[in-house]
Amino acid sequence: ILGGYEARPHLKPFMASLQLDGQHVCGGFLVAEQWVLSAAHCTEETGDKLFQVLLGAHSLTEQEPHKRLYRVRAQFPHPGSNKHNNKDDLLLLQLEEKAELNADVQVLPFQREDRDVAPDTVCEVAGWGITSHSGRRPDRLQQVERPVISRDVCNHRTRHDGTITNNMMCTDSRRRDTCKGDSGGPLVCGGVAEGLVTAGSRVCGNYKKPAIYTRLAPYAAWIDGVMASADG
Ligand SMILES: NCc1cccc(Nc2n[nH]c3ncnc(Nc4cccc(O)c4)c23)c1
Repeated sequence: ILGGYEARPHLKPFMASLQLDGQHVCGGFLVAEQWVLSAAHCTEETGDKLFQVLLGAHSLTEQEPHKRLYRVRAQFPHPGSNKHNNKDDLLLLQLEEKAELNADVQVLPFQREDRDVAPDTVCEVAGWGITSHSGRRPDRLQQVERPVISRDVCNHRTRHDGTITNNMMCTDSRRRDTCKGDSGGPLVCGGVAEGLVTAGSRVCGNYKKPAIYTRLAPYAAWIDGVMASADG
């Protein structure tokens, strides 16, 4: 997160850190007791290695009462996701067991009504992604508030030039923005997850490249279907 600030500890109990060999790679959030939702692009550099999922954390390193690292039973990237574009950039992770819910570990509901969030709505995005262009990695969860911008503005030829589909949404990226390591985290508007951070052009903090999110409402059936099929 560029231009943000440290979150109030454990006030975002849905936040997940997707880790490889103890290293934060991507964000995500608890969408059900045994399921975390993140971005398919997060598996690009991991091959077929499985993530571990850290829940209940504020600091990535310090001991905290409800912090716990969960093994992943299976990872389900959306079948339409691919490394050449931002389409269908979703990844469902089934935890080895149901997460133990408590004050610091809670499920976050996601938007199921397929209607655009109004432009200028101020939403929140949090993550352990880099906090400077030089790549500084925070130990503690950061957050920033960002206004939604319309798809038409985001699709202008000087911005994302028509690549933003109805399944995506954008927020202003002037200075305050998402960045490397924030992918997969939720964009929360009025207490509901409306989108998932996707890297898009990978540019951070430049108003000419607004932040892009995969909208969640269009994928409600896929999310429910995978969870139902794998839960058995
Ligand atoms: N703001 C959109 C957004 C959301 C999520 C991730 C991203 N960026 C990135 N995703 N993956 C990346 N691998 C390498 N570099 C990256 N961006 C980067 C790194 C240092 C300085 C800087 O100005 C930008 C990214 C960008």
